[in-house]
Amino acid sequence: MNHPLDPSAAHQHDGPYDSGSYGDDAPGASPALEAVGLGFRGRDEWALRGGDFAVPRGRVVGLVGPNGSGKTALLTVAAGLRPVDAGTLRVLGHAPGTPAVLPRVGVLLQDRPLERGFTVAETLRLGRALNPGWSEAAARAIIDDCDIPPRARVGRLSAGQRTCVALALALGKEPELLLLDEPMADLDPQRRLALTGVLMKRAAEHGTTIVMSSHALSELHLVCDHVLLMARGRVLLADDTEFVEAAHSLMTFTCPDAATPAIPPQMGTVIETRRSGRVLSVLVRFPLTTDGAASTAAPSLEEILLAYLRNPQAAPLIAGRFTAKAPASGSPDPQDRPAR
Ligand SMILES: Nc1ncnc2c1ncn2[C@@H]1O[C@H](COP(=O)(O)OP(=O)(O)OP(=O)(O)O)[C@@H](O)[C@H]1O
Repeated sequence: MNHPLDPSAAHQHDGPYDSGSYGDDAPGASPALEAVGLGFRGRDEWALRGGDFAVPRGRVVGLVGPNGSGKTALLTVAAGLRPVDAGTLRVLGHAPGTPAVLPRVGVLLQDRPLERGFTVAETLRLGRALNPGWSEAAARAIIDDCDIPPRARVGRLSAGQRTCVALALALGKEPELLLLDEPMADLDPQRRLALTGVLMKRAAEHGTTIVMSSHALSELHLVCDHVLLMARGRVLLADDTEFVEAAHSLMTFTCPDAATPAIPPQMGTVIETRRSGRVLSVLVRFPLTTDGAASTAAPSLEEILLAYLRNPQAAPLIAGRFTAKAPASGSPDPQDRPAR
């Protein structure tokens, strides 16, 4: 049965989703990132296995997952700094790290690798020397916004100021794709807000695709319009935030006694049930009925993300793909949708 929100009928993304179909580099011809069977090994087990998703160009993507779920691994593979352990990742239609794509990708790594003996001005001069498409204005705007004296030595800056310098280097490249590993982590609230503004302006004015990992779930809806959530080795969400929000409903049921009522399978795809006293809250994807519910509300993006993080066995919601692959212990989700 088709749900009104079922994207196979109603929600189409721009561009095809077929890993073999992108022959050229015209804008929009290929996704910003496209993963097929992507895998990274962690220390003891696979951090990600069989990852299939595509990030359309021009999105600001929140990359979300618990510690060790492979966010940094994904960003460093996309930057061409490490190989995949399984599958493929295409970046702007090309293999990561190749000359066709390297100059078009800006990266902010978690440890912000910078030459500590250089001044800020020398660091930017190096950026200009190494990048043919360098924009001094784009780099300077960040340095000025963050009030960093150009003559200051990088090694004497605070962690947040070093983040600003590393970001200036990444933006000075005028990249089509910006990969940011926890860009907000070291920044004070004012600079977080300023950076949010810079990133949104960048995306709106230049169509830059931005992929940023973050644990600050309550702030993601302010800057991101697409979400990629990974947990326990699987990609659980990969879609536009607007669609993810519209696809979920938070219902409450009153429990008359100590027993928790069974949720009828025809309700939709149940992601999470939580009981507090006599109230049972149920987060449902593609709800088909609200029969018996005491209330129905639209959950926030943060509530949805938290529900998936707490329930990593949930059936995935991945744009353009039917991926109701449940882990061995779970069962495939019959309510999930077919490919769009
Ligand atoms: N240098 C390394 N060599 C081998 N495995 C590593 C290395 N660094 C990280 N790992 C492992 O790779 C897996 C993914 O780590 P990754 O750093 O990508 O996670 P993350 O989602 O970015 O975590 P966090 O939220 O803590 O930054 C983890 O199991 C981690 O232990």
